[in-house]
Amino acid sequence: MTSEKRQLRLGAFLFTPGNQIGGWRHPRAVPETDLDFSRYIQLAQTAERGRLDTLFFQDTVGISADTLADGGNSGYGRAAWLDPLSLIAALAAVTRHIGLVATATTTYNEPYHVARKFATIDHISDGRAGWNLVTSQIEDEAGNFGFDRHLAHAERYARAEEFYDVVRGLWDGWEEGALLRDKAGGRYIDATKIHPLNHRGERFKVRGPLNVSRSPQGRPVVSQAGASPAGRELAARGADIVFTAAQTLEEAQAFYADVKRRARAHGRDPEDIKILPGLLPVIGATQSEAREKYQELLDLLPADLDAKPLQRLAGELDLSSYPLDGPLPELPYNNSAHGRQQLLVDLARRENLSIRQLARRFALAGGHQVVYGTPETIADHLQHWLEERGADGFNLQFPFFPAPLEEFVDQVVPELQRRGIFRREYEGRTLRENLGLAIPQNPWTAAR
Ligand SMILES: Cc1cc2nc3c(=O)[nH]c(=O)nc-3n(C[C@H](O)[C@H](O)[C@H](O)COP(=O)(O)O)c2cc1C
Repeated sequence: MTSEKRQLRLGAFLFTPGNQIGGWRHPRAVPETDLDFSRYIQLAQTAERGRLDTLFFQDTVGISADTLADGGNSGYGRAAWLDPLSLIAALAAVTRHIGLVATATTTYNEPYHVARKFATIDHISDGRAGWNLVTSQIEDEAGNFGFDRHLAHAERYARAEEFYDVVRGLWDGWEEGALLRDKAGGRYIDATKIHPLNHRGERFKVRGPLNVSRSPQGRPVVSQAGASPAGRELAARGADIVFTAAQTLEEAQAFYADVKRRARAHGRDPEDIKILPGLLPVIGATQSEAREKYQELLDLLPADLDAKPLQRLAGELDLSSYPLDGPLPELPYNNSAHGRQQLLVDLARRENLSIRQLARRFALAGGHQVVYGTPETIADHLQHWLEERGADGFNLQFPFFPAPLEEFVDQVVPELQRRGIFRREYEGRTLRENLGLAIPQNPWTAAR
């Protein structure tokens, strides 16, 4: 029975060993969740037991300079983690229902490789693969691919738009029923249902077809996390899931309405694009216990935490030359992540935060909102944002692993299920079915 109430979509953002600077040092933290595959199996099966929609794996194709500079002691960024595509392929074998979303950049990849890898994982997982499309957000990645500088923001998005078109065209190149395996008739394929792409664009020339047939869910799910107008346009045109960061309901509602409007302008049903802000829940049996656990996390932040966590977002401006307890100066346009930059500038202005205070807020959850409370009050918050159209769900962040994820699954999920706003059982076989998304029509079949 489908509930008439709007249903929450919940992703587990597995930024191991923890999404908070210093979170890996918590007494209950298991830092080995960064590279120990048996720990990933445990996390994946916990999230699936909680009926979450997706496991989401962030990625940057390099280590940030500030992590190497400070030895990772204050965890300015990650130093070692597993390649997310290899990881979701392996986790497909130890899970049955949960979606498996991995990040792959359009700036430092080729479309054919990305199309093939995600189509392959979609077959391996029986239709549960998702591609988090990013253009890459840190300068340090450029040096690993022969560039001296990160591509300019506008160029990155122009490349991403064409990259996405090629990947989608390759996925659509196989119609349903193209693979016959007809022993009696001796026909392995129906070649009339396999279409070369013959893409010749400004940045890519790709003949195709892909050497992987159409996937169980038509196409892998595509997620995008653009905050800038270019990012929102790309998301509105082709993403099924949009991740974002929002500190207030008003901010979230404005982003939600804008992206849904843009999707409609591209002829899409706005319900076919799910918007999930990030949220870091801190759960206590009582409000005061939750507050104590929140303070424990704050106490893990290095006392000498300076402006470094913000430096990447400050672009060319050297924040260390400004008084730490003074106001955030005007920031110059930032090539690598000006959408995220704007969210933090708005937060600093709205709450009159000093550089030090803003750095500590960012250090806690990377600019995402942190909500501490009992399972009931956290469920109230999620339900309020869902009903007020601030979100279709949330991309859940965790300061360390595995305890906070287990607490959410064991304490908040049952409360959401009791309220009838979250599933008790997975609805379908594929990620698209479980997200309530239509299986995409194949344009070649539609044109017959
Ligand atoms: C929840 C979330 C997850 C993200 N994950 C990644 C990631 O894994 N890799 C990456 O390069 N950028 C990631 N980003 C950054 C976005 O791709 C994007 O660059 C950023 O939101 C700024 O938007 P803009 O590029 O449109 O200015 C993420 C952003 C958000 C909000």
